[in-house]
Amino acid sequence: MSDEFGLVEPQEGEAFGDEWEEIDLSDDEADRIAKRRDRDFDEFRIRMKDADQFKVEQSVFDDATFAAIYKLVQDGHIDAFGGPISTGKEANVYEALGPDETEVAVKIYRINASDFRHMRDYLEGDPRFEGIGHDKGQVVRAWVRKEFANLERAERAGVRVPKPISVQRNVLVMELVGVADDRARRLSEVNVENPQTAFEVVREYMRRLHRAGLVHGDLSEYNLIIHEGELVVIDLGQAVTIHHPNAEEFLRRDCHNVAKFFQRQGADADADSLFEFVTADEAEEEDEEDAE
Ligand SMILES: Nc1ncnc2c1ncn2[C@@H]1O[C@H](COP(=O)(O)OP(=O)(O)OP(=O)(O)O)[C@@H](O)[C@H]1O
Repeated sequence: MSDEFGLVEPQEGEAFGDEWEEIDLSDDEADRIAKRRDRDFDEFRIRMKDADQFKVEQSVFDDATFAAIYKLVQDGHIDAFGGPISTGKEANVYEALGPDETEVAVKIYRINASDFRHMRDYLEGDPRFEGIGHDKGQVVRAWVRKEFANLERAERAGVRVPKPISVQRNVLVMELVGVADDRARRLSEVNVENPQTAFEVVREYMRRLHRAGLVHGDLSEYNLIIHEGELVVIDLGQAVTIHHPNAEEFLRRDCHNVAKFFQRQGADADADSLFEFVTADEAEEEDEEDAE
């Protein structure tokens, strides 16, 4: 592993040790907040449930989710909610105001809507999640913490991702890419002006991610967003470590999807060479550079 991008050796259990206990609201604590007939919490929950952007969702967010949002507000990570950016199958993403008027994105997983078996396939075989139980809520919460840990690791590796800010249970707060009025678009929604350069950037990010011990696992034009010429990799919930038994298969699929998209845009991209590039041994690559 090189220090070039400040990469870290993937370590078993990394970012999933005791420190998580401190930042993640425990079941007991969430229950206490939700059950406690605390006037402040009740008012907060009613206010949230009455807010326009939550009206449609009010049946799907349980009290524990409101308790998690409440904790994020108390901890100063969220000041006010804006509208939804995306309402997906498993999670909704909202824009919100963070401290000092900064805009943040809040991704809320709906525990009941989550495809829990699909999540387990990705969690099983990841050394960070050994011993994860079968409890649905526990699996979804582990998934969200994994997304947060993956964002942190990707960021340290020099991959442009939304900066992770905080996580509580099924709620993840991160940097909002773009601004509320001028939101980042998915690559699938725009005309890529310089596809070859964009492909080379994505290729480099895939390599850095791999060298940091991660495979995205769902990379395509739908999980790459662009804002003011900057490409950002999103949706790292399913990203697995390279130790995962299906890591190679996931990486080959990512290479196939990315190469196919950029080929259509006119770039010189090919899935097999992309795979070679991403997995190239660093020492060999340095030797080649020295020989040139
Ligand atoms: N940090 C962010 N900044 C700006 N926009 C974001 C951010 N995160 C997500 N989005 C927007 O929300 C959409 C959904 O985000 P994401 O892919 O993480 O959620 P998802 O529930 O897995 O979505 P899907 O089910 O569509 O795959 C993205 O396509 C993007 O448009």
